[in-house]
Amino acid sequence: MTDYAIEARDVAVTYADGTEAVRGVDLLVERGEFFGFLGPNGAGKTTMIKTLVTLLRPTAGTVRINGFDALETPRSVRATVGYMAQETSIDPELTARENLRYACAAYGVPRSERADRIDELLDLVDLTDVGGKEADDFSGGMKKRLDAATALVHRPPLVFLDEPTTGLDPAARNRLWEYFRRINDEGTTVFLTTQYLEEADQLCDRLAVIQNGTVVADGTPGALKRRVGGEILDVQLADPGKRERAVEIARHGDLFAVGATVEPTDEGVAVTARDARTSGTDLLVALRDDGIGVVGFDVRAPTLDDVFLAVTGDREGERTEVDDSDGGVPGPAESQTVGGGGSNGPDDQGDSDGRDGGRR
Ligand SMILES: Nc1ncnc2c1ncn2[C@@H]1O[C@H](COP(=O)(O)OP(=O)(O)OP(=O)(O)O)[C@@H](O)[C@H]1O
Repeated sequence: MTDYAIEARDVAVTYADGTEAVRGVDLLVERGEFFGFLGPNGAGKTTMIKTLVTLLRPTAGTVRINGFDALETPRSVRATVGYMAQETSIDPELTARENLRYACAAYGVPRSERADRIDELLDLVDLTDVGGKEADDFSGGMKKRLDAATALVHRPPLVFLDEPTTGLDPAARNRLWEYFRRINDEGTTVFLTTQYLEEADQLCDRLAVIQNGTVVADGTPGALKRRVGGEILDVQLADPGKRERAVEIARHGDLFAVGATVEPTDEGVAVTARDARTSGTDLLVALRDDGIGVVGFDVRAPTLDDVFLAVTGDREGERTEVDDSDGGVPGPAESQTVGGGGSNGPDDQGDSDGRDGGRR
């Protein structure tokens, strides 16, 4: 038996209209891992998930899930995965308990086990007290928790969560993170797509970044952040109008180590460099000597935002390297999310090959 929960090799998915949504993706996810799949809107995340759960057939490549070949034994794959889609699958007119009962029936959970399973899942997502209430009365966060629970009724060893926290407030999001951690702690492999980089940072053992259908980076959050190549110095200018001059000084003043990158920000200038901390004061002095006022500065470790900008090349036009670089990357991002938020909820076109198991 393979050690991998997900073993996807050279997977390509081209839609009927010719859109090449996924192009040659390799993914190896070990059993028990919490794996994150990041990318901007339209990068191919949902297409990849749908391929992994056998809702779409790959145009090329091979997919094995929990040791089962997705093309040859799709039913076995479906029996061993849970899928929380972007669109809710719960029926608002049913109670939480009824929704879970429906899901148990759809997934073929033996009748004798259903009551216990439902109690267990309501407890897992803290909905026991409201199990008899209609889902329509639930908050967005409670609905998502119920959604997550319905994906788990058949105790799948692997669960796919497609942007499970999009649109939730931070408190509700935090709460869901707790449940996802709990699920993973109990041994379930989790494959999560998200637009929230902090979410990936908090939860994932390992992640991959996809852009235009291709994986452009993968590794642990720590390793990806180290790839950014140093720390980031943010300098806020008294007059942001002088930022072009400040950028020029930072770039050409011979202040930072080889590989440093400099970019303008809304408030001034940001430098990513191995010696951002030690050489930062040289920049402040150089700016003062040039008559440029500084109202604040800050040296910080890279975040996944920085990684994301680096590997997807966002803000490409604003990025300039000081010198030949071994992994120089752009500086800080203001944004907490990848892409513009919201979901595109692509249609299940392609080959919905007669999935058993009801609504998922
Ligand atoms: N049914 C479809 N037919 C044709 N093209 C599609 C279809 N579904 C998605 N696409 C296209 O495939 C590409 C990848 O879409 P996908 O939904 O997989 O991206 P995503 O990373 O999940 O985006 P988001 O974060 O917005 O959900 C996009 O260009 C999208 O427009």
